[in-house]
Amino acid sequence: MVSNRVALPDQTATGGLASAMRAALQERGGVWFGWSGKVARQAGGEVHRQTDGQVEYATMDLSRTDHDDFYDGFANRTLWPLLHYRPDLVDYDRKHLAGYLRVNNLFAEQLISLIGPNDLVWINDYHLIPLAAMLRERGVRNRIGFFLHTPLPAASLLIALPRHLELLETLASYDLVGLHTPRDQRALQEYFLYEVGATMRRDGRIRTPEGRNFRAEVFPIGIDTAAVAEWASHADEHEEIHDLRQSLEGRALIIGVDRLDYSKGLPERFHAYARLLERSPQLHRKVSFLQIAPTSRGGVPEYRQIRRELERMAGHINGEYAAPDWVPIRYVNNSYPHSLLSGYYRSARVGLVTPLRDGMNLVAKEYVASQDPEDPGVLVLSRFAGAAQELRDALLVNPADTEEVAEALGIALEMSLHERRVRWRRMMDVLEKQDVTAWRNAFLRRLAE
Ligand SMILES: O=P(O)(O)OC[C@H]1O[C@H](O[C@H]2O[C@H](CO)[C@@H](O)[C@H](O)[C@H]2O)[C@H](O)[C@@H](O)[C@@H]1O
Ligand SMILES: O=c1ccn([C@@H]2O[C@H](COP(=O)(O)OP(=O)(O)O)[C@@H](O)[C@H]2O)c(=O)[nH]1
Repeated sequence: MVSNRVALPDQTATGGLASAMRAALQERGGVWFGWSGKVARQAGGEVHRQTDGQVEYATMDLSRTDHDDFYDGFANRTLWPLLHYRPDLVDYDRKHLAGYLRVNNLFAEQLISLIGPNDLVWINDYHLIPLAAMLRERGVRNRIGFFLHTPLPAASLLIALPRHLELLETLASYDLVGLHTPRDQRALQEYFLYEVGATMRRDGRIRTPEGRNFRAEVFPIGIDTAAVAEWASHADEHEEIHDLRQSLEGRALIIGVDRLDYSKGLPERFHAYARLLERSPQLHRKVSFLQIAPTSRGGVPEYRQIRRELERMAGHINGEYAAPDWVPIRYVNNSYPHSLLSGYYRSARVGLVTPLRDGMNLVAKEYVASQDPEDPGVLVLSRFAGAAQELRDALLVNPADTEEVAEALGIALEMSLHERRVRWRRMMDVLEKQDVTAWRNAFLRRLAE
């Protein structure tokens, strides 16, 4: 398994990819290779190894220049905004593209010694698109799969990527490309048909003009549903959960949990909550909104900017509505382990998950899996999260439509116990069936075929 982000055994896995990989690898075992999360003083590339249960971790530091050009640069200032439908934020610095290719080459060099003759190689996410092509150049003949954890926009937007053809056609070096939703799959097929000049074969594979064949299929990622439900059922044992519940004094809690990222729609969410307070004075002092938003990608200016904006907004809304004994928004930048988060989710009457675009969004799934079956809360979910394709019994909203989100919050807070139970059961059925183990098995089975 290869990904830029690796959650080492003693780390909180903030970010869906790391949470899911950890769950997917724990049971089956394997080698997990990627960035250590550290920036080395000297040139990067030194590999550190450690073992935990059946998982062997092999991680590599990056030099300052590599980190800045590859991670902060091309991955998170060029690819990330484009993949999240923000061409206005795309950075065109050629130095960043060179750094991206340089670090992918470094990954290829280090990875090669870890690959055994019969291994399946599973590479993850937009940081590492050209990695299979670089491994193939070095003679690797193993099955190699790729999973894209973000959305994939239509070809008409993808062509805004600098040197898009050169980069995206390397996807054909994989045997299997996995995506979260049928919409992403269609976008990939369309790009290959119209930009690369590929054809669709009868067996569903895409054939490039050079004669390479590969599959692009849908595998919606899941969570470890049983583990999340189990942690949540022990919520009472944590002092922190007890403290939160006591501090609510009977008020209904609305919860949001997101990396501090402009794709998560946080300013829009704060506006919608303010609109709810404006149009429903009867809710004043009866409701509290907890937004957990750990800082993310702090080296990228757009992320620092969103942090400033939210601090201002939280201050403004609290200034307008707070009373001596009531704070409408609790805004927290810390991150919390899953065992605790599931207790926070269970304490909340409403889970508010409103990204402007999101590959999947595991928080939406974790919120549902954490609920008390006897008295479950309601999920308000953006139509633009991959999770909306499966969680049809959430209250689905357009996150940019302030009025619609405020209205959904009002409906969620008043929903009858009967309706909450019916909706929750249907969503839980999906999460139990399509959990992270099913996702991993389906992808690996297909890759091995
Ligand atoms: O590694 P970071 O830069 O700290 O960012 C965290 C991760 O963010 C993105 O996660 C995506 O993967 C999730 C699991 O499939 C999905 O639910 C979510 O919608 C995506 O945003 C990113 O794609 C990962 O590479 C990052 O590790
Ligand atoms: O304080 C926190 C905040 C988030 N997360 C985890 O980070 C992941 C976020 O994944 P998601 O797919 O929702 O979005 P991403 O951050 O990957 O874009 C989820 O598993 C969360 O439980 C966490 O462990 N601690």
